[in-house]
Amino acid sequence: MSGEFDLIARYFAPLAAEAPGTFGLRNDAALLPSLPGSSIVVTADSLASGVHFRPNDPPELVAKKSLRVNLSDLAAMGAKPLGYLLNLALPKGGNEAWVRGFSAGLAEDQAEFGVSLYGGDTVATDGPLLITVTAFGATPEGTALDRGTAQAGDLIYVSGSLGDAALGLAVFNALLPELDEVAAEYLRDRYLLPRPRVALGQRLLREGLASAAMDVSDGLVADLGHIAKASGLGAELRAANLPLSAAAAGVMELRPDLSASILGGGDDYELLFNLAPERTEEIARLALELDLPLTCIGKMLPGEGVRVLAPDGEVIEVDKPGWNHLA
Ligand SMILES: Nc1ncnc2c1ncn2[C@@H]1O[C@H](COP(=O)(O)OP(=O)(O)OP(=O)(O)O)[C@@H](O)[C@H]1O
Ligand SMILES: Cc1ncc(C[n+]2csc(CCOP(=O)(O)O)c2C)c(N)n1
Ligand SMILES: [Mg+2]
Ligand SMILES: [Mg+2]
Ligand SMILES: [Mg+2]
Repeated sequence: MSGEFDLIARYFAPLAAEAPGTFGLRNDAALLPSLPGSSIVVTADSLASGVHFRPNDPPELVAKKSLRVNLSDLAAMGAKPLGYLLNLALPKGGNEAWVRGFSAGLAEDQAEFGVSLYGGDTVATDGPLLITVTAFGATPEGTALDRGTAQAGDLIYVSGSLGDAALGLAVFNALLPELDEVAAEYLRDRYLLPRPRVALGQRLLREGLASAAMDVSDGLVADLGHIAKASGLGAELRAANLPLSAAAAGVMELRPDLSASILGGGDDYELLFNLAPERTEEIARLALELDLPLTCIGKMLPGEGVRVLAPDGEVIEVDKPGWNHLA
């Protein structure tokens, strides 16, 4: 295993090479670009081995997930990604091949999303591997999507499909042995590699389409609860309208007992947003343009809390609305 500074020079400095202001990671800190007319948006998320990813997941994919969950938060604010900081707490003793794979994954996603590494920190501990990414992006000055500005009567929309990642983890945990291999592979991939909806978030902000927005990381019902609470409203979800991939729909046929994975499984990294009813045609056009399903799943109402309704109008009790680290 290389020492701390060789590790930085070998694997991380190349990821900072193209960003002006990083000085090739030789200085104590980096200069952020100054963008007249823009606000800088900043967000951080930590991923712990065994909590957010499986200890033997490929390091390239752990790297991409670490970056992408942060890009999803930038998307939720309507920001264009610019760069990120990387803090690593590596297990003592080290595994250089893991770091090599991790940095290779970051290099691929830097090209994919147009971001650069700006710096970070590396420590070694007796604890499990912990990765913290702090990402920053830009919005038109003073603007951002907000969880707290939904209006009563607004529709609730979600991008993509729900529950795939949670079902992918169930596949890894051998809870779905009866599933065909094509569906199992699709779901595992959705667990390993989130698709942050970066273009959608920016369009929602710039076109003033969403009255409120966030990304779904903990679970649909819990996260919609955050929009409802922040906006001083209640929310009603139509379970039959929730967008499912073909693979997830297949699982629901086989195992309806796993419907909690759709409602509160989390790890979706889709955008959840509100829309004034008169703007549905614009959203339909945007979905076509972005080649991304945007589905109406319910509406915001006066009151509080989230209710999930079955097709017959019955209220579905939700035992686990989402992930909560401290519950
Ligand atoms: N330890 C902390 N110190 C300061 N602010 C925090 C801390 N933990 C969370 N926050 C802030 O609280 C808000 C909610 O955090 P939360 O982590 O739930 O959001 P998220 O990143 O969108 O969700 P997730 O972690 O599931 O991806 C964010 O504005 C975040 O910056
Ligand atoms: C091995 C393993 N077990 C469980 C899960 C599920 N999970 C963990 S944290 C989280 C919420 C988002 O995290 P945070 O709120 O910290 O950003 C979810 C849905 C997983 N991804 N991997
Ligand atoms: Mg967070
Ligand atoms: Mg997050
Ligand atoms: Mg978020």
